[in-house]
Amino acid sequence: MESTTTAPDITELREEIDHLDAEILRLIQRRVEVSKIIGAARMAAGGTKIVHNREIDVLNRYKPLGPEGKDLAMVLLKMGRGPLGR
Ligand SMILES: O=C(O)C(=O)C[C@]1(C(=O)O)C=C[C@@H](O)C=C1
Repeated sequence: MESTTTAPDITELREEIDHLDAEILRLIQRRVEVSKIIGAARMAAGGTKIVHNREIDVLNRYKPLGPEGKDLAMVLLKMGRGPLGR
């Protein structure tokens, strides 16, 4: 029996990646914006810069991506609330 695997269309797949990256970028920018709004409102009300249990929830959410998921979650959190310890 002859195998009839067709080569993937790299140009088409790259276009898909370009669209996905644009969408991911848009979503990250909005996430940062929302996180900053929440943080500013909480701190204006006398609250803390960090909400530990929410950060744990975010870290757990990205666990399906493995160790890099944790790194990604940490980067997202940092982009919203700024670095820890300041
Ligand atoms: O959920 C909040 O209260 C937020 O401030 C948002 C957020 C986040 O980016 O997910 C940021 C900082 C907090 O420590 C926890 C979560």
